[in-house]
Amino acid sequence: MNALRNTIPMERQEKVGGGRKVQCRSCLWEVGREGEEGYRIELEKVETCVLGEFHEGVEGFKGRIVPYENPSSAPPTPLKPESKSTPALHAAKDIKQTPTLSLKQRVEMLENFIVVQNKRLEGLEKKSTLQDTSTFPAGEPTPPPPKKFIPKPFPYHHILEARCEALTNLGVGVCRVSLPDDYVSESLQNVEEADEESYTKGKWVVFVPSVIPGELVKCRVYRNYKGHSEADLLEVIERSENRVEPKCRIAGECGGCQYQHVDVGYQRVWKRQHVVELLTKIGGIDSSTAEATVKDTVGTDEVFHYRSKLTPHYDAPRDRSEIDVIGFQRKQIRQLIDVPECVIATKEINEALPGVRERVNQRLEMGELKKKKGATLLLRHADEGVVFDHNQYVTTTVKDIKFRFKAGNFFQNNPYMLPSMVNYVVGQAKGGIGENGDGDMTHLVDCYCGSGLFCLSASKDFEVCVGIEVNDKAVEEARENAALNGVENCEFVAASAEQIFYGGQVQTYPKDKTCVVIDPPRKGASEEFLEQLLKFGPKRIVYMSCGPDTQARDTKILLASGAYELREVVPFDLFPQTRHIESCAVFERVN
Ligand SMILES: C[S@@+](CC[C@H](N)C(=O)[O-])C[C@H]1O[C@@H](n2cnc3c(N)ncnc32)[C@H](O)[C@@H]1O
Repeated sequence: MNALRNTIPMERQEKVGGGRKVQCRSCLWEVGREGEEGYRIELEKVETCVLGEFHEGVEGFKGRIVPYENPSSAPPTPLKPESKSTPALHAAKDIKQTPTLSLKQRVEMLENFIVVQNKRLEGLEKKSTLQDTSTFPAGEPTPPPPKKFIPKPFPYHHILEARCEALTNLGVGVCRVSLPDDYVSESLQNVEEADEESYTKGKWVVFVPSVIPGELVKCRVYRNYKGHSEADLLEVIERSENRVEPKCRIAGECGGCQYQHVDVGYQRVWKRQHVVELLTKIGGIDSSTAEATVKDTVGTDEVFHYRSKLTPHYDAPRDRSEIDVIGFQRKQIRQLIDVPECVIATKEINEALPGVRERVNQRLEMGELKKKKGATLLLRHADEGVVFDHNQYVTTTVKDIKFRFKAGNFFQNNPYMLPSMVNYVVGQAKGGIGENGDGDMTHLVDCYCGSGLFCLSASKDFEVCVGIEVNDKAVEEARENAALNGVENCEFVAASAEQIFYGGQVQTYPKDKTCVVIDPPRKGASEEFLEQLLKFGPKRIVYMSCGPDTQARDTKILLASGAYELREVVPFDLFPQTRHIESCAVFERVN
């Protein structure tokens, strides 16, 4: 695209050292840094930025970049800047760290945006309406669609204005748009009855990331399905009052965080809403009951720098002499994005990260890494500092109990949230709820117990406790942790959770005085486990889950038995800035 103009709107500025870093929020193209030797940013205010999410109330800027020839087909090298201090140098630096595919996408995106922006700046673009923004500017080529692209209802890269109505539990915006009348009538002749509603005017759903309910956005379609489309966010036209500037410069691209652009209070409102919706849609609970049962999301003030474990990946180096991308999956595509720092990991982990990255390349140079294999690195922050070896023992204290476990093994990784989560689980397990709580549970069964977090934390409130866990190494740790803390009333069994109900000691527990705590992995409890649990029939069940969807599924089974009622559900914000929810459901036997 030779017509590429040499202006691009830049709308994000950050204080960096003594100067301002100016980069595009969407593609992260860094124009440069003010005050850098030999380079001065030429900034000019623009009213809106077609690239970014922030344009209302935040000033947009355009900076100057050097034009280049036919970038979409060019490999990274021709993009080398002509002189040392041009803005293209900064862009090239970014590009160099990005795999080829991403570069193409980036360049393609830049080209398209620049064309749109130029039209806008020249006053050629008409005022936005669904009709006149729904196609690419006349005469400008759109990139060819991917091979399997379904061309209906929208062509590839069709631009839409859409209002966000809700968020999915994956953190993606649910926007609805109207379909043109003639398209609806044509389509209705061909669609199955079940899909009819999707084609009806105003019902077509477009999923758009990084948007907030209430916002009007401009988005670009990249995939159509039978009943919905998926689109990239181009511009926020009407901005939500809950929108905040992400702390991380790759927040829009990295698949790790979904909600950095959302105020944390509002993130928690939506996390609660997701639990309500899952209990309604999957759990089969009517919505007013679910609304009344699910309490407000509990969180702490540590909404950044809270994660005590980080596991960045790198791909197989193959013939490369350097591994330059070490990070996480990108949003939407199966490709890694480089993550030199992570704002949700603890400061100590961030301090250790550059050294870890350097060490990977040293090992590559020394031939210690297999070139055909990628790998996942470990950074675990505990009392010992940041540890990288999976087999090294680390310790951490939750409330007054000390836990020692292997750095690579499972342990809840938000130390700030853990005390109140543990308090809640132990309190519910022991005491029942509110006025109805009798507080007289004496026996505890901790299923999926890991290295003993809930069991040991509850031990002083119960006469006897037993934990069961399939990972025998974790069971060893749980036993050692009992000894470490002088706990004598806890036993740990290495087996699959349902085994705890097959004969043995638990069958002697008084059912009316027994609480079963469940904390399974994301896939939830097995049917066999739930069957045995129902057969055993403890007075109370406290179900902690990192998969509120599977928890809702299991809730349906427990409630369908008629033996239990759901007393309350509390979402915990164990992972602020991400879509992840930890949810605790408390069940009481009916009779
Ligand atoms: C979400 S973790 C909870 C661990 C512990 N409750 C904690 O908070 O530290 C889930 C645990 O379930 C274990 N697990 C997975 N499948 C299991 C099964 N079928 N039976 C027992 N434990 C299982 C995993 O090894 C893991 O330790």
